[in-house]
Amino acid sequence: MTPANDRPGDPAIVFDGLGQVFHTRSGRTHALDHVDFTVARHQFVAVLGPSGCGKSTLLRMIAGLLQPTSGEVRVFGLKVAEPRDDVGIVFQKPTLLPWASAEDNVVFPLRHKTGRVDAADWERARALLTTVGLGGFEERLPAELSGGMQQRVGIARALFMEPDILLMDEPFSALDALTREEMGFELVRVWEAQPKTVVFITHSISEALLLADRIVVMSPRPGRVIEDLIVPLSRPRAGETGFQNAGKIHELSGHLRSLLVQRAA
Ligand SMILES: Nc1ncnc2c1ncn2[C@@H]1O[C@H](COP(=O)(O)OP(=O)(O)OP(=O)(O)O)[C@@H](O)[C@H]1O
Repeated sequence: MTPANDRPGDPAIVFDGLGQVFHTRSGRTHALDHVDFTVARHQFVAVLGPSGCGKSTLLRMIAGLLQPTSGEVRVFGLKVAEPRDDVGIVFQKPTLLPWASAEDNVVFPLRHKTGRVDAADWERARALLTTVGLGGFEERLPAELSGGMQQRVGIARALFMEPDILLMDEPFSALDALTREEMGFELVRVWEAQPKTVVFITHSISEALLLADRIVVMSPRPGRVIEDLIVPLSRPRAGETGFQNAGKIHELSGHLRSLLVQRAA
């Protein structure tokens, strides 16, 4: 029997009255306040907001790396209490094992979990490295790769475990503009081929509009949802279709910019 939350469109992630207050030696930081929204299964959601509005905090709570001080996050109907195997995460900076090659880094989570990696797994790891533009660099150590290349290894590693939910915290911020755009298209291609729920944190309005089905805009601290926008743009959003979308993209981008500027003022 199909579980109740196993179909596209069913709730994958529910933020229910979520709040986070940090207490430090220098005082109290109210990072998030009453965040309530639901991400549907297989939806690609971008979370957009100014620096310090709690975007990474939100992601860490979905991943089970941090517990909320109020409310809760539910993933596939269950309150998140610890990290889950079906949630993959790509951080802002790559966190690779320095002594392991690119392909060893990609298979590492599987090796760690099951203790074995078979020929088909290696093949899949190499295919993913090729997908992220690292064909030929499989045996390089992280120190022998540029920062952007290391980040791409991190993306391949997260995809390798075929997570149901992929959390990405400004994953392309270290890449140059062109590579960033190419990686965005690759990500959408992978997402279309292997549907998964994606929560993508970004500062960039154009990146959010290029990639996401839906954009959740957050206010400055304490972070609250100030806009929840379904992106009315057809895919693919590059090439000819992208050109046809240009007018709408301009309009939406102006709307999003005004929200961010108003709140910053
Ligand atoms: N572990 C922590 N202890 C204390 N304060 C924290 C901690 N983590 C985050 N904060 C504070 O919570 C607020 C939100 O931080 P967070 O990193 O979630 O913001 P962000 O929107 O991801 O920012 P950026 O876009 O700059 O990465 C910030 O004021 C930050 O200083």
